[in-house]
Amino acid sequence: MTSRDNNENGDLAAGRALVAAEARADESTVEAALRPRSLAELIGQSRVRDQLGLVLEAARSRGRPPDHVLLSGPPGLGKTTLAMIIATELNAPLRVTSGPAIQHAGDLAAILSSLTEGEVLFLDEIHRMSRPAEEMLYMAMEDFRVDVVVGKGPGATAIPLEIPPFTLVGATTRSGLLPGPLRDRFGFTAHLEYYEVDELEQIVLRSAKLLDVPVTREGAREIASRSRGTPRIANRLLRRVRDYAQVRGDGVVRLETARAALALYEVDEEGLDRLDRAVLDALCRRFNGGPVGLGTLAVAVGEERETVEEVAEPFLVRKGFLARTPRGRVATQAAWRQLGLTAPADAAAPTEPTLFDVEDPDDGR
Ligand SMILES: Nc1ncnc2c1ncn2[C@@H]1O[C@H](COP(=O)(O)OP(=O)(O)OP(=O)(O)O)[C@@H](O)[C@H]1O
Repeated sequence: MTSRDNNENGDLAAGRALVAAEARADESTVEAALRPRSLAELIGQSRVRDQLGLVLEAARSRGRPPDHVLLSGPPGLGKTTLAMIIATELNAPLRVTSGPAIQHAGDLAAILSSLTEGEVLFLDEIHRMSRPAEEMLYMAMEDFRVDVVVGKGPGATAIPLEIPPFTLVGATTRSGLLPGPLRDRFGFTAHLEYYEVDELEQIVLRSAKLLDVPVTREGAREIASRSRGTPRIANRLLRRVRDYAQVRGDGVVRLETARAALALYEVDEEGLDRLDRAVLDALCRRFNGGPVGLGTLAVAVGEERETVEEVAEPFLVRKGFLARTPRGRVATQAAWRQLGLTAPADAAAPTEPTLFDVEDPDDGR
């Protein structure tokens, strides 16, 4: 048997396992099963792949853990996937936690002190960690040591605790919110970019094969072009179009099936979904194009401000529909056109994307 046969048999077995898993599992299990498991399997992000590949290979040849890695970028572009790949490529165990789960320095001390040598610690949403935990993390990252404070008041003492060398992989959708000292302690920072349609098409074809869904190239491309540059969305849309194809079609994901299904799920040709359109609609119709503060905009669409800021906005900015200015969010001429409305004469021209670090005038934090 050739290695190719082996691969194909492996793919088939994985596909069957996945279909069975999907029958009983929720979407997150399926999503996890669709993750690429090695840098070679990863589609797109070629610059990050090359740079990270070098960092990992050098560390392997030295027999030492690599520098700490910071991954930033909008949700669903593959930060968790990359953290898992880093551990796999290093043949190291992976520990997963997140910023909101670490509210006290003691929570972090407990995790750090139980790490084994070379372990990869994935800290998702690192920007949401508490300040005392963050300060403890500085020392752990640099000196592989933390001071655990025992007792309170004048009698409190700091007990130094050695930590085995480990690699921190931090992930954030908001790298601008990380304090400088924390950012500086990462030896390698990768900013994940939105994916091109060609890359998403490959991702859809790969996922369809794993899910055992028959799909034509045109069908895959249609899904890819409406996926907001985001693999997680591409995989989700594929599953919805697959449902439609099964119930109302012949089971094959074709161009026409994809178009009909995505119309049903209210995903337009630009990939804008209901939330995106609600944001643009509020901005244009209720606030006459802005500027309007993020908090006010979030209330107007009935969503958390983080959801608007981290999920809808980056894509709208990238598409040139929304501009983030120091006075607030502004609809561009393209946004008015997208809604079929006439733009006022002073509507903003699309600007260079400024995804992060823009002050918000009604920011209550
Ligand atoms: N480069 C890629 N090639 C193929 N599939 C990918 C790629 N990147 C991500 N995916 C798929 O997209 C899904 C989401 O990826 P992942 O969970 O890693 O994103 P994330 O950036 O960590 O998102 P979040 O920040 O919201 O947790 C995964 O199921 C994975 O299958």
